[in-house]
Amino acid sequence: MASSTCATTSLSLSSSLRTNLSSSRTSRMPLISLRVSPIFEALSFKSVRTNFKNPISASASASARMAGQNKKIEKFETEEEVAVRLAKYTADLSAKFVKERGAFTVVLSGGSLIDALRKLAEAPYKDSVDWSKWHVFWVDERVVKRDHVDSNYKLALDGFLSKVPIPPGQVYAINDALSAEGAADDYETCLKHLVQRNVIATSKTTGFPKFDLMLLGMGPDGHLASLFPGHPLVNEKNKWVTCIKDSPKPPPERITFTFPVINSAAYNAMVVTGEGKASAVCTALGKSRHSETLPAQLLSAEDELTWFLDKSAASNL
Ligand SMILES: O=C1O[C@H](COP(=O)(O)O)[C@@H](O)[C@H](O)[C@H]1O
Repeated sequence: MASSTCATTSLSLSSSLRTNLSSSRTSRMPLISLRVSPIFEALSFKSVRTNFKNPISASASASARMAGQNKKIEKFETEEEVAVRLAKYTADLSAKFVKERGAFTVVLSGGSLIDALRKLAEAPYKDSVDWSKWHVFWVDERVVKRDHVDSNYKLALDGFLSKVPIPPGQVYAINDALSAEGAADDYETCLKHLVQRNVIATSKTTGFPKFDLMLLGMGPDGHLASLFPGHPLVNEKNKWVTCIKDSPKPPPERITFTFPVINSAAYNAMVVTGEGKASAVCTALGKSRHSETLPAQLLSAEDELTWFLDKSAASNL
């Protein structure tokens, strides 16, 4: 699959607002077909029932809505069950937004999230989802070429996008020919044009772009996108897209959406599996005694935030 590039110069700007959401642009990007090394962390627990502590009951798939908040936690015995649920959740939201607004704007993260999306590229969703209405974005990207093993674009392409028929012109990769600052500015400009064309909605509450769904992951340190604990970028209030040059997780240079944009999404899905993230999950969901505020703790959504957890990730709750 070739993708759109978000280089400002490649955007065909229209003086009138265009609402033909299925129109695509000619891609300038090469087809990438290199294999990516698997990054998904292997899970080794057995599928047995455990007694989850309150407020989430013990069941193979337990769901709880946090009192007074539009935040839900869904817990599953296995990572496989998380993947099955995530596929249905995403397909249902796709159908809802395609019906309501004729398009579905989806933001991907990198990392283990991509493997968790694998069921969406299988039956029945492969044939039932209206992929022609999908517009795909990245919540963060590493400043590397798109065929580099560290590229979030390449990870998504190899693991998901190459398996479903999304029009290439509706896959908005971050420009890999620019500096970190240049690519962040360029991507923000790209988003602004798509907001103007009403491909991306606008939040009436915040005025920031309102993506339909962000599919997010969290690192063991509680970072999400490329917003790391204690980093000043976590507090960015104005920019839509920014860059980091001192990421504690390699590679050091990255582009990332800011919290105002992430938290303006209609739906945010935080997908976390594996025991290595149990402590951060506990802190992020406010059940830890640690006073440290993790970026994942700051996550919200305009309509609904759902945490999808397997038993290992939820083990400290
Ligand atoms: O570096 C990154 O890490 C996070 C978390 O990755 P995971 O492999 O621990 O799930 C990811 O969400 C982000 O997009 C990526 O750039």
